[in-house]
Amino acid sequence: ATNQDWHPAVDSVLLSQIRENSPADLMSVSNGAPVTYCEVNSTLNKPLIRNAFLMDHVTSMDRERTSGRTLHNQGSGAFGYFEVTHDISHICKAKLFDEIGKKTPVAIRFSPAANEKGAPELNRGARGFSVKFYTEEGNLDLPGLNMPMFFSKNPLKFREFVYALRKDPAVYLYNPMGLWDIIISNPEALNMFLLVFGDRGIPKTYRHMPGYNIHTLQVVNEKGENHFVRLHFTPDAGIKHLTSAEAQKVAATDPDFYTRDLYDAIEKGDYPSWTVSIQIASEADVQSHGWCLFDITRVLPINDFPKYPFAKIVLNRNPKNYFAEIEQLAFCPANLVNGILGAPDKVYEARRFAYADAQLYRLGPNFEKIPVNCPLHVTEYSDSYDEPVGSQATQNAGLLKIKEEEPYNLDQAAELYENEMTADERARLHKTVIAMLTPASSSVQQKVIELFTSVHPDLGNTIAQGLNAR
Ligand code: HEM
Repeated sequence: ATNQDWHPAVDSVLLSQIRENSPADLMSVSNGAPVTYCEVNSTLNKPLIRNAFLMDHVTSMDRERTSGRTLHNQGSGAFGYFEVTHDISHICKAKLFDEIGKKTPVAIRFSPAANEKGAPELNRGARGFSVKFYTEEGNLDLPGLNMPMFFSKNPLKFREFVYALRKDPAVYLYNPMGLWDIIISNPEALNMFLLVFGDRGIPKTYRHMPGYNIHTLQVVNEKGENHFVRLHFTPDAGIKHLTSAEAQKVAATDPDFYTRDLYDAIEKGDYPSWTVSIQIASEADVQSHGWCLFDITRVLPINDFPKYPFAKIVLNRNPKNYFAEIEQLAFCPANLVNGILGAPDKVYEARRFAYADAQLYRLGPNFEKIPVNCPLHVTEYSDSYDEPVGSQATQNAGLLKIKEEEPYNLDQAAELYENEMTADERARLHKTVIAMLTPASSSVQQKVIELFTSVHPDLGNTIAQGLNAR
């Protein structure tokens, strides 16, 4: 059986046609059975509980809320396709890559990581960039970020990080001190936060935002050879940003600016697109570079591992029903396909469990059957005793065993600050950090200055001078 005919990622027109051809002005209960006008109104003289229509009508409203995502709760999304432009089948045998020109339907969701629903979308911070590929071998999910690295490689640090970014439970207001505490106790977070405090912290629109899967995924080719890859999604419209002042101005009149921009661009036919590139490491590279290739607080140096563009993603369809198609979308790092084994690091391992666990609670036990999460190709029943191809891909079997080392990435933070940021960008970074650190106690300021100094003396000094001048 195939869901191709009715699946919303491919064709939601069919459903609306069926609805349009139904008799007009007819009321129905939720199974579609018609009710007469009389039935609807005959509630006054009998117990409500005996009016099936009214009960059905009311419960569908008062039970309509799902609990929402525990993080990345606010978001926007759209549908489109992934198209292979260059052959990488010698690296990975996944069928979605097996032919130049091959197209696979995708759903993408963008999400300010820490925002509650309704907050201005243009806040400074990291953003989610999640891609679901509806492949012929099942769904492949890559929930990533607009930053190429993560704040920590220890999954046990994640909960305190999330709590630090949330509102203070006593006053129910954001407390920026929580973030400084996280940075002071996890200096490796600075590599990512230099980007968050720099221009990357506020994208111009989602169409100008890059995406990264961050983890180094293990992939395997037809010969059984392993490679280790990082994926980059680079917007064809260019990576562009807003300054804090520009963002505040936009947010004052249009707090939902990113969602509106994405929707309007697609409605106009100005389809956003991204070039997908891959950085490839071999088993020999792992031997020579060590486990740091799997450290998600670090990037893979471009000089050693160049980016090869091999595909593009185009978004060309807006959701017709936000709740059904975007709110109920569920991405999970454990959703992999034959040839892609996932990443061997600890955070990936924690994420394999966490997302499905959250979705069981948020969307209920059948969340994979919700049309937008449902694979396009449902596996037929087979009486073969053979393992179905690909089932091993969703397990940890075959993954390289790595030994995670103490975090250290200040070398990359220094490189980012000194060589990758322009003088103007550095000046904007200083301004943002000084403004964010001003309300902190002097002991927090002192610790953060020491940390910035260990990244680069110029960074520490400029922040110290800026704070003294206030
Ligand atoms: C131990 C580490 C982590 C844990 C436990 C964790 C857990 C979660 C959970 C429970 C959700 C909500 C899922 C849902 O309700 O559908 C979520 C969402 C998300 N996470 Fe993580 N996460 C971790 C690390 C990461 C990392 C490293 C990245 C980026 C590579 C990331 C990117 C995202 C994104 C983009 C979403 C939103 C997905 C969407 O649009 O539906 N997370 N995370």
